[in-house]
Amino acid sequence: MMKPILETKHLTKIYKGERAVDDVSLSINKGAIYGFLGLNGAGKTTTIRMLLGMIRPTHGSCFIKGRKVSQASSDLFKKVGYMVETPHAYPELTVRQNLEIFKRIRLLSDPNAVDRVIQLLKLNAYEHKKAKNLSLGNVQRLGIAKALMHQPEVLLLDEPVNGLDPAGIVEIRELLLDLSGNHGITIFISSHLLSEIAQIATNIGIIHLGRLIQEIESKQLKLLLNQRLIINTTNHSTAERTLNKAGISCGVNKHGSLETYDANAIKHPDHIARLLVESSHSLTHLAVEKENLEDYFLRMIKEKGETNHEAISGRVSHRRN
Ligand SMILES: Nc1ncnc2c1ncn2[C@@H]1O[C@H](COP(=O)(O)OP(=O)(O)OP(=O)(O)O)[C@@H](O)[C@H]1O
Repeated sequence: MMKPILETKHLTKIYKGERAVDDVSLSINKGAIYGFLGLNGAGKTTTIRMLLGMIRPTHGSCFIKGRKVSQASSDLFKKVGYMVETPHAYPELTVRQNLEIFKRIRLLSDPNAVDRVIQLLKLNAYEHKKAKNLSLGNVQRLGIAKALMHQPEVLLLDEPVNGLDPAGIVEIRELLLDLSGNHGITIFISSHLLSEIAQIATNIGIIHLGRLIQEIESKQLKLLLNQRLIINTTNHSTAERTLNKAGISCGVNKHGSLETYDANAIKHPDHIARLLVESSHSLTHLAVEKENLEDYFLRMIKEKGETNHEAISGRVSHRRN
């Protein structure tokens, strides 16, 4: 069996009695793009910082290529590149000058290092542009260039698409696919945007209130999306009552439409149409839809988060949001 390139076992971090990360065991194989997803405050950054040996776990351990991470194991990080906060760049210097300075700070002797990352990150068109004039997407690109300068096998990125516009997100997505597919770099990427990450990730881990509540392969994700029947009428509250009386539970969703997950209703939308029309409702829209990924993400957090919360109540204190 393939040995994981990154692994955590029962990883836990407690801050003043609060479990920021709670018994997280995850495993990432070489070549994966692992999407680590959670809402703000879920425990993503804390997990990444422990993986990088920046903070010490309260319990449990992290492993890189099978070797345990500790503050003393700095040679382990020769194979790891990371970007865990908004990347710093000297605003008055060009992209190339920023990279040259970083190379000197990191004491890298490879004379081709700067040219190589400019090529790899497709920064050629911007290499003589001052950092202060770069788009946010290209600032991230410059940050990733620095993270890859020493040719690591693994790249850890904390919320790299945060604050990017849709075009910037697409650019970073394509870049990561290229790094993974054409350069064999294993990528661990945290985000709160499931649908953005699901498009490139091979594996997904969902963390909530410090607990890993789900770990799946992205290709399985589509199979887990629920179907629902979307119903629009000119009067949702009376339509809801009519459906409830017929034993069909439904509710108004965040888009203002009535929706139901009732299996019979989804199988026979014509029955629903008849029921509503016979009770004098004007039906304006009726469609069976697949749940979208964001809704799935929030449903998982609600369902499994609540179960976990009950299971560990007494051990988790309330968090500040
Ligand atoms: N140094 C610290 N001292 C006390 N509590 C902390 C510390 N660092 C993080 N926390 C708490 O741990 C929890 C997890 O935080 P963390 O930053 O890991 O979450 P996150 O998923 O990365 O969220 P975000 O996307 O908002 O950064 C939060 O409740 C946070 O307030």
